Formats: sequence, C-alpha cells, structure tokens
Amino acid sequence: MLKKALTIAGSDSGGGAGIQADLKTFQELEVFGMSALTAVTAQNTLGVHGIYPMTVEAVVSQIQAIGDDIGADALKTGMLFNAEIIVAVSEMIKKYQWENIVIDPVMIAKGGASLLQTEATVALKKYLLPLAKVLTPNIPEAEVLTGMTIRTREQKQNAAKSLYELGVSHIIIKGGHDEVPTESTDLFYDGKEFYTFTSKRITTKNTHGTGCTFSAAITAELAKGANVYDAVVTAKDFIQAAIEDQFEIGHGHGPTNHGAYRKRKEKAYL
Ligand SMILES: Nc1ncnc2c1ncn2[C@@H]1O[C@H](COP(=O)(O)OP(=O)(O)O)[C@@H](O)[C@H]1O
Ligand SMILES: Cc1ncc(COP(=O)(O)O)c(N)n1
Repeated sequence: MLKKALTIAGSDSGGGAGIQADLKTFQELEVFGMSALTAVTAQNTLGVHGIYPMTVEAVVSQIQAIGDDIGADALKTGMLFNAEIIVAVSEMIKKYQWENIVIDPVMIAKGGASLLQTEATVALKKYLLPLAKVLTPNIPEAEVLTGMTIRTREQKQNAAKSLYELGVSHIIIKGGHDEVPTESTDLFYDGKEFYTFTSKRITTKNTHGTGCTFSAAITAELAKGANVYDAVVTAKDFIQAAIEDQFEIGHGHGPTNHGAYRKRKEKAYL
C-alpha cells in the first residue's frame, strides 16, 4: 500500500528548499506527500526577500485536516518560525499519536536570513525534541541547541550525547558546514553507538536545500518501514546524487537535483 509522509515547514518560492524540496523528495522516493505550511517565504537562489508567517490557527487547521482523514506514516518538520507554532505542532503530533517524527531544526537560511526566532529555541527543546525519532541539526544548529562549540570529532560526539539527553532517539549531526575540504561526514548516534556516514565533498555553490532534502529522504524511508539507520543510508545516497548531478538554476546558490537518485537507480537496472 502507498505510504504517506507529511512535511510541516515553510514554502520556498524558489523551489529548492522547504516544502517544495520535501514534496519533490517524497515523490522521488515513492511516498504520497502532504504539507502543512508554517510560513511563506519570498525566496530565490540569491536569498530570502520576505517572510510571511501563517497564523497558529492556519497551521493547526492544516494538520487537523490531514490527521482527521488521511493520516501520516511519517512526518518531518522544517522551518517553524516561532514558539507558538512549535507548541501547536507538538500538540498536534501528540493528538494524533504520530510516531515517525523527523525534526530538522531549521534556524538560518544559507544566505543568513533567520527562519526561527531566537527565543523559539527554548520551545523547540522543551516541546518538540522529546517527540523526535530523528533530529538532523547542521553544525551551527547543534551549537545553538547545546551551547557547545563543535569543531572536533569528540565535540560532535559530546553534542550528540547532550541532544540525546533531551529525549531525541536518534541524532545526526550533518557535516555540510565542516571545514574538511575533501569529504562531508555526518555523525549518527542512537544512544549506544556512534556511526559515521562519509561522502566525497562536492565543490559547488548549489547546495540550497540540502538539509531539507536530506531530512525529507529520511522521512520517506521511515514512512515505508525502514529502520532509522537504513533510512539515513538511503538519504545520504539521495543527497549525494542530488548535489553531484547539479544543474544551473538562478544566479546565486542554486537548488540540488531531486531527480538524480531515481535516474541513477533506473540506469543501474538497465
Ligand atoms: N558540498 C557537499 N558535498 C557533499 N555533501 C554535502 C555537501 N554539503 C552538504 N552535504 C551533505 O548534505 C546533507 C545536508 O547537510 P548540511 O548542508 O550540513 O545541512 P543544512 O542544509 O541543514 O545546512 C548532509 O548529508 C551533508 O553531509
Ligand atoms: C522555507 C525554507 N526552509 C528551509 C530553508 C533552509 O534551507 P537549507 O536546507 O539550504 O539550509 C530555507 N532556505 N527555506
């Protein structure tokens, strides 16, 4: 039976990140994608030009429309913008007893615009993180959530342990912002063991939406019944293909190629 995945996130008019990246990724990984918008952004490859948050009522109403009828086998959150939306989303997750929850703690867009109000971090830690099966911070986000400086492998491990203490079952600290020039290594922690997922670092300016795409791929795989480790393996392959098979869109930091992973798979079967 077709599995269903929900994204609760912001809209990126430029189509590379946010809701648009999530729905494209869900489609490519063959799950039925649904969305609840938290904010509309006027955005392109050059940056964020405007942010128009939804009311809490509008966010709740969208989630209820899905929960009361369609259901979700997995869901992810992206840009949540403020504490009121975070609290409401947490309440909705509890109301529908949804379990496969992936939290991408989106804070700052790559161009520098703030997609989460600073004071909302407290609500994120208190209400949403304890519900998370998977948390996917990049290095700056992990630093904000833990208050730690993260440069070395040991510091990454300590940060992951500290996030685990907040009630998250699995943590992946992504390596896109690492300073290693040859590889991009993501650190995975399940409360017992550490695992690393390493890929060749691609030299490109087209990395807009990598984090959204990566967490959406994990969500799609969880919806289909994969365990968290296997979901991360697929997501890492998906994002690597999407960054490698780049295309030129816009004049700034372009999007990734969401169709690349499926095309590669189809080729391999020929
Ligand atoms: N230049 C790159 N080459 C290869 N993989 C990358 C590159 N940049 C990011 N990634 C991968 O993309 C995923 C998203 O990471 P990151 O860019 O850190 O997230 P975010 O978009 O939240 O800042 C991770 O799996 C990371 O390893
Ligand atoms: C609506 C929205 N959500 C999320 C991001 C983060 O994008 P990135 O994955 O490049 O950090 C974004 N730029 N816009």
